[in-house]
Amino acid sequence: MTTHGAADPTTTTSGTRPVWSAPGADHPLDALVEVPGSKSLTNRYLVLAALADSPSRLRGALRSRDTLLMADALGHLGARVDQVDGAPGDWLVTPGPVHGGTTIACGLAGTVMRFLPAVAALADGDVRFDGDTEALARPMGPVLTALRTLGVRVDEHGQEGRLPFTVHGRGGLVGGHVDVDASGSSQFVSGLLLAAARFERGLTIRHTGPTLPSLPHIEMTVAVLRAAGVQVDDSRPAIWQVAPGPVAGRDVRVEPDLSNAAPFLCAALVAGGTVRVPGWPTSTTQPGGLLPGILTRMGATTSLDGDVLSVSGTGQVHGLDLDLSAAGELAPTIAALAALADSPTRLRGIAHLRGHETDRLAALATEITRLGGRAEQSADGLVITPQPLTGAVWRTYADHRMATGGALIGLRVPGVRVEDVATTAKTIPDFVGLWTAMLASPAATPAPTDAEVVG
Ligand SMILES: O=C(O)C1=C[C@@H](OP(=O)(O)O)[C@@H](O)[C@H](O)C1
Ligand SMILES: C=C(OP(=O)(O)O)C(=O)O
Repeated sequence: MTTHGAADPTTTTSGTRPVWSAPGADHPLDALVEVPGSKSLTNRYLVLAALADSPSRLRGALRSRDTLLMADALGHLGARVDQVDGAPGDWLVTPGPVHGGTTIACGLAGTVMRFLPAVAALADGDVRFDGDTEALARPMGPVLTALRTLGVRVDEHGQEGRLPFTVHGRGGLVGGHVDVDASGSSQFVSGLLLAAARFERGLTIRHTGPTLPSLPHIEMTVAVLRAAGVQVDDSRPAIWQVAPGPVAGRDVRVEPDLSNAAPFLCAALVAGGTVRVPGWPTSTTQPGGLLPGILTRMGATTSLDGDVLSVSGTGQVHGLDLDLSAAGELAPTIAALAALADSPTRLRGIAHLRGHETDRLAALATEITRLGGRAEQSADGLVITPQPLTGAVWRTYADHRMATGGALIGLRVPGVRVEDVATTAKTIPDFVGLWTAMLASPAATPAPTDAEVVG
């Protein structure tokens, strides 16, 4: 492993913000990377466990800022979330009546701010929602409008359709029908679906907007609901009908976060060599399931051996024309990879990324341009024309995926300094440790068997 442009790869400061000198890769990789649990699955399982009629155990759950915020919020709303002794990746969730009289700290977590207002509508009192400064820019209007349509009083305390706001729970909800424009985020639909079985008449949601991003994430919501015994009819396009009924407590294992596997897998294309990720599911609703196909188009060779996904590259990356509407959360990583390609890339179908952790289209265009690259925003995406890049500070705008994207470019471009790399804690604790280990280590060798140890 080499560190371009700095004496060592430690964090220094640029102005008042800490920066991390992204390590370069000077040899092909041969690494096994164990990626922590899925944010999206962990937070769905947590919500359903809190609404269930019996306790649940979540195995291999992600413990990151977003999931700790969710666990904490559900605790404030009346559930108990305990760590299991001797099993650090496991959580035991004991449901309880939903209480009001509390404030939910959403941080910058879309899943917390979009999934919990409908739960709060079941509470026996007021629930205030607040978040990070950056969170106050994220769209919330369709969630609040839907709740009002269903008879819930919501008071807004800031800009219209944004955090902070208060949901005045009255101990239950009749439910019925609601129209939602989810072109800004699939989470508007998922949030209503997750609580809907607890409404007296269940809920039918009809999406009314021009586009529907992140459909796999809605399919994930439907799948986890069904697995918890909830009846969901999704046979009509853009309409979901949830029957009222109990939510079953479950014992589940959380899949690894395939979107967080992306920067590691992409590293194999940039540096050459092979990166392997164990625990890769044979079928999944995670949008990261699209990665093998996308990376193959960009020059990788991929294979799934048992549950280990291997991605190999040569150092040569190809550009592509890609509709990422189903997997917008992969866009920052794919855009960073595309900046290192041998031909242009067009990413489409991701206008809604302007409402993510930051305006990701603006952030990516600005930061790739800062390094000397060419990246232009289109109406619904980005056009990236690779140019020779030079090192500079890569700003991250409180966005975990901007930080991992900067690390990826730094593998090849000397002198990339990633601002506030700690922002990766939103969904991937110890990103720097995993990244450094990937660059330093040969592929993990299996532990010797007893027979081999006896000398
Ligand atoms: O439901 C979820 O867990 C998510 C849905 C998607 O949101 P959008 O539809 O707003 O892109 C995705 O980008 C986000 O990272 C997680
Ligand atoms: C968009 C993302 O997060 P959130 O769940 O906060 O919307 C993301 O993780 O890329």
